[in-house]
Amino acid sequence: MTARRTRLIVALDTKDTAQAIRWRDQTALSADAIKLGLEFTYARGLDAVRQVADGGTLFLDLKLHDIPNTVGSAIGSLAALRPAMLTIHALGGGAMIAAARAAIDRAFPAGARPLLLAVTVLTSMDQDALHGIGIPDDPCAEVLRLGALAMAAGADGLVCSPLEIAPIRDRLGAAPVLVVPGIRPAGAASGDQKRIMTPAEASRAGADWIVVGRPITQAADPGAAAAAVAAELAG
Ligand SMILES: O=C(O)c1cc(=O)[nH]c(=O)n1[C@@H]1O[C@H](COP(=O)(O)O)[C@@H](O)[C@H]1O
Repeated sequence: MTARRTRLIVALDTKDTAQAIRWRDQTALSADAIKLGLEFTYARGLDAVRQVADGGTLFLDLKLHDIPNTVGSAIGSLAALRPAMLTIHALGGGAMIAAARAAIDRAFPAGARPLLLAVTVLTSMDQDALHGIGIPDDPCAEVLRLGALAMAAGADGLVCSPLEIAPIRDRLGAAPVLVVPGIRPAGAASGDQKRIMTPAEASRAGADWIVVGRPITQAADPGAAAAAVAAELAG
């Protein structure tokens, strides 16, 4: 259990600017932030990201993963967008994460720095998938290992599945901001997500933010679906 309120990020995964703006507006009363990621950014570019964000709270999820110099320079290129959160892959290693930290501290003014979030093990991966890439640990152990590494290298928080929230709190305490995708309201299709919980379960486990995409955007009424998730979090 946690006293912190769990906030809702709606993932606007589309290639279409008008659609992203429609979803943003339909969910505005319930969402605390919007997420724009690889699909939208590659399709429409950074000017369209700025247009959709429109000065609101933006999670810019580009999952950077490259050599430290390249990641640091890329982060410098994102400063004008004033995101509230940025993602890198923890698998890039300590030097890459430290370079991202330094780039944020250099490129963004104090008070306007985005949270540096390290993606641990993608929520679409189960134990078999980890074994397939040569990682012998189970997902939770790997998340804890990468999470400790990322926090020590200067990350502000972690992206993990809801199943790892409690183990992370046990191991790393309250400091990491936990941003949690792999969220499925009861009865929603899991799709490609493997490590999932409902919004209420993730909130009770101690998520700071949950990320919800298709259960909201593909619903017949995205505004009502977002309101239902927000009500679950509030309850
Ligand atoms: O970094 C992320 O946001 C992310 C990490 C992860 O491990 N799993 C994950 O699903 N995400 C993102 O969270 C969103 C989940 O979308 P839905 O599965 O449609 O709810 C997508 O935009 C993913 O890119």
